[in-house]
Amino acid sequence: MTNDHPLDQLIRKLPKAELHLHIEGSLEPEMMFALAERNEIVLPYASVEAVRAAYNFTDLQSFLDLYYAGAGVLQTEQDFFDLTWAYLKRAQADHIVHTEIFFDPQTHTARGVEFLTVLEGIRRALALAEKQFGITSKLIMCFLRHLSEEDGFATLQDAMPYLDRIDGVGLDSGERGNPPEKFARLFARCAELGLPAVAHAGEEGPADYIWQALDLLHSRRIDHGVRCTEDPALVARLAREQIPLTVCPLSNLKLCVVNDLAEHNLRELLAAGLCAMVNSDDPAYFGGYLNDNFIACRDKLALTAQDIVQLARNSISASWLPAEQQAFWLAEISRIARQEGVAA
Ligand SMILES: Nc1ncnc2[nH]cnc12
Ligand SMILES: [Zn+2]
Repeated sequence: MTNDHPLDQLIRKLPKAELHLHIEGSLEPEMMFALAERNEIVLPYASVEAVRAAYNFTDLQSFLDLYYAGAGVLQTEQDFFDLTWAYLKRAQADHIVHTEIFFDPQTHTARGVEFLTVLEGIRRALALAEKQFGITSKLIMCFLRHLSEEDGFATLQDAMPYLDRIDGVGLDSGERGNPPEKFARLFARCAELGLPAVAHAGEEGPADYIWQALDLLHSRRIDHGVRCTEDPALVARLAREQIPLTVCPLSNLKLCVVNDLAEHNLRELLAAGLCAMVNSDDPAYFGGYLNDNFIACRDKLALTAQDIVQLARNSISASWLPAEQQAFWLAEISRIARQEGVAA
């Protein structure tokens, strides 16, 4: 991948929002080893290189097995702070001005880590990034869909004292065989509590799961959603209602959702008028942060300057930033596009 393509400067200069990032998926092998040592945990790998060599995924589940195992090194509030801070420094380097972060409390509470330990470590880093880098953020609590509805309700109970620190709820983990309808009552309760919802759907699962996420969970965005193109009526609805799709190209490649990035349907989604944008999902596991995803798509999908500007715009307008802040960043994007000679 070249780094000096003329469009890469545009990619780096544009202010962007990241809306699909699992904080546990930003755990780099180096930090995994450092935290294992700090917490006196023995990893089943001899070296950082051995960990990276194991990142050869065949599907979503083969990744999740390693991702949940890796998260076992996260024990203390400081660990969650360090993890989040490392991501935020990378975000700043990629000119991410706003990020909406997922966290998976069940991965940690099941190991005896307190809900508040996780929440406070993450939130402390988010607050510092706003102060130090001006990066704004939202925090989205995800329910693990391979677990039961009952387990989800217990997690919501854990979260009840801290709902002022949680901006929304999500649904992630193994999609196949775990349809959104399994969590309709849980998401209805979250809606009563004023928590907006998003959900992973149409990553490995069928287009029908996207319909369910919209109609049964009232999901405001669809995380991934790339399988929507199997259903033209669904694509028409997503376009008409401008429901954002948080697309993660390198994730789709690494998890074999596509065999080749050149076959990815990102441009098709944009051409259909969908509010799609680019995200990194689990950057430590999938070989790239946000700008790496943009550059890989520019390279393999021949994205144009207009496509790149549109993706940046979509990231802002699909965010949960207030209207005035969205307007500010959209104006900045237009200014930079003009400066770089991109016709709007
Ligand atoms: N890509 C993904 N899909 C579903 N659950 C996840 N958890 C972390 N990354 C995920
Ligand atoms: Zn994801």
